[in-house]
Amino acid sequence: MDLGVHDVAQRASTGALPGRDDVESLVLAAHDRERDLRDGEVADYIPELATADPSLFGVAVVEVDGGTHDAGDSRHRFTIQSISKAFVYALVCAALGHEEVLERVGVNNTGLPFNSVIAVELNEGHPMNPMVNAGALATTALAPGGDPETKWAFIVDGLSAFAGRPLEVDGLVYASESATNQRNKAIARLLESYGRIEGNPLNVVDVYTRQCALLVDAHDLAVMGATLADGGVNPVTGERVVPADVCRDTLAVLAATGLYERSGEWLFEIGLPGKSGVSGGIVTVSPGKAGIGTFSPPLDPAGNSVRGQRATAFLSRSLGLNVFASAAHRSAGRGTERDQA
Ligand SMILES: NC(=O)CC[C@H](N)C(=O)O
Repeated sequence: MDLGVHDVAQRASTGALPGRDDVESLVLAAHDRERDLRDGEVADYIPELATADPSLFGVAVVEVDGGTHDAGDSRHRFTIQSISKAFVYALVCAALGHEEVLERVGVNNTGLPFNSVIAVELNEGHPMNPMVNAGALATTALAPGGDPETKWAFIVDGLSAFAGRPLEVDGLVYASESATNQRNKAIARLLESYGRIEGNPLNVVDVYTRQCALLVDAHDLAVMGATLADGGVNPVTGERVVPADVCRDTLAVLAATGLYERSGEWLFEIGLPGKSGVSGGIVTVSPGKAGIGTFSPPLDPAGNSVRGQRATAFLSRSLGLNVFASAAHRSAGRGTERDQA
């Protein structure tokens, strides 16, 4: 996909963000540039999502020192959907540890769509990574607790701590997806057949469907991303949500798999870990610097928000966030023309 940033100079990535006023005006510019774009399709395989207004568009940046910047509909609430996978993964890693989650869920890209059944078959029942539905179901199944309500409390409390406010379920979206999620039930049953999921698979699908229906806005996503950027401490509430090594592991998995089969293009153009969801949200993490949240319902064919990708690409370049840009800059001894933003 053309991310529309050929004309935007890549600012070299240094230790710090530009000054607050510069960040503020670049967040407003990111919104302005993409506001009138009409590409992409609103998801409709979950019937209730099809009612989303395609013109909604919000952008937010939260810095690790707590500075916040908002543009457009950054306070419009939508269901978090697959973005929940990133934060549930972090919580489960914190509870179970690096080795167990690596072995049971995996970290490699499938190269296939997020709800692929064949990916499970091709890998002898291994869910492959926590950002596709198979791996997310396996991860939710690993949440501490012997019954679904204990697992749910662990997830909703943990995601609320990431957001810095109590999150609630959108009952309509939950009901709509519960009535139409036969495919996720099939994936959970398939994992069960390979001995890859603990407990009743349909209970796991239900908890997963609830976690996907939690309501957030783009600003919340930026706070949640900033918590991962800040080594696990929510920069707004000051609460430690997960340990720093869990953030390291989560960001590595996001870099490899966060935008499904388009993760390579995303990393190539944007150079940051990110995670998308089918309702139109994207969270992006600039380690040590900031979280970025975007919301715009129209999606590309892989299920990633079109305007969200473009706005994030603009911010990555203009703010100097691409984690690979500093190495290129230093080894050249001096910046190339494009580096000197
Ligand atoms: N990519 C997504 O956001 C998918 C989430 C959705 N709840 C599903 O399981 O299909």
